[in-house]
Amino acid sequence: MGDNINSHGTELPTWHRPAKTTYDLPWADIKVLDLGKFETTSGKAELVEELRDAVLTTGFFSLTDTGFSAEEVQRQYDIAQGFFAIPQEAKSRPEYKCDFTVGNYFGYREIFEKTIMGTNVRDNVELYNFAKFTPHNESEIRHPWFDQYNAEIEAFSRKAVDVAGKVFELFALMLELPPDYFSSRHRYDAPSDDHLRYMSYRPRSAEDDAKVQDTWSRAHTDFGSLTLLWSQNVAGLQIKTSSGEWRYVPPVDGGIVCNVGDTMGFWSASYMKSTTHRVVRPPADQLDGNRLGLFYFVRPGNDVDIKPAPSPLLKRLGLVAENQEDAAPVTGLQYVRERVKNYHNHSDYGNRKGQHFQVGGLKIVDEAE
Ligand SMILES: O=C(O)CCC(=O)C(=O)O
Ligand SMILES: [Fe+2]
Repeated sequence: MGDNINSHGTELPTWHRPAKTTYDLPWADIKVLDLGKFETTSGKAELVEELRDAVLTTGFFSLTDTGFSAEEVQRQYDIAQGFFAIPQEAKSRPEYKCDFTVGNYFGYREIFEKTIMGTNVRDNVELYNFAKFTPHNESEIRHPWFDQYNAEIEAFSRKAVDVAGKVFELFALMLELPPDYFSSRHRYDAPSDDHLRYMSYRPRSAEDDAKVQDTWSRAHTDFGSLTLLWSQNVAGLQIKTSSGEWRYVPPVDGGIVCNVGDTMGFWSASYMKSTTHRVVRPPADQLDGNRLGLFYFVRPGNDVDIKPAPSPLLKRLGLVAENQEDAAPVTGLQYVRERVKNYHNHSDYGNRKGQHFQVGGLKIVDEAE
């Protein structure tokens, strides 16, 4: 059997990366950091300051020299494209679908299942989230179509957590904490709701998009600690800047776009920004195919307490009390499951502008008024 023929007896076609847009869009100023500098002491110190600038402003940054080859990334896109191309009924059997009733986001999220903003326009996203390939996830959803690719998907996922681990070390140094303060709370082999994700948006008619203000993914902050998004050429992802303007996230060839999520915001007493972002209808020259995305969502360890870290810096800034006590801190799993349930367990994806979400003492607004 050749490389391109899979055990399903079908070919795994090569995914072709769409060209960049020729439109002059209002791009956001997202800093590009060379992660190769992590290997030297002086380079690491520089990265900490570059990262500080990023987390205090946009909460987004791009990484280059991450150790991922173009071939490894291409392979993930090929597998993703192959999966989304199988018949709908093979993807959407109930045993393969995310169970939003309990906030479990592992498995397949079906396209066209929900309506948008109370209209008759349907959600144009489908995605598949892989639970970590660890013994504690043995009972989690695994679609059998992926069986022959699991080893390489696992290797890719582990490598993503290695990259995230470097970023977590830089975050800890930034906050003057022990270097492993955050990485120890996000270990690949410890239970958490981390997931590698394949995500596909299917273009809608201009008429339908107009009914939902061109929204492909409503404004939100990310639920976990850190999101890794392999740079994508199809414009559409926008961040809400501190002045309230929407700006497009620019592609970075061979890079990974990262952003801080809610739980990192809580640990840093909001020193780090969990920035509101959304996806809108792409420009006219990028609407002829699906917008395929590759992500790794780092969630906090299931049993980890989510509360401000005892950072000397945050104490000096008055963001954390000297002897803070939290009677009943929320755990990583509690926060993430409640958040997924609150966000997804509905038949319509409504606008969340100004809506608060709270678990214990942890409170967020997806999009401030
Ligand atoms: O598709 C994208 O570019 C971003 C999606 C996103 O923000 C998310 O799924 O959390
Ligand atoms: Fe997001």
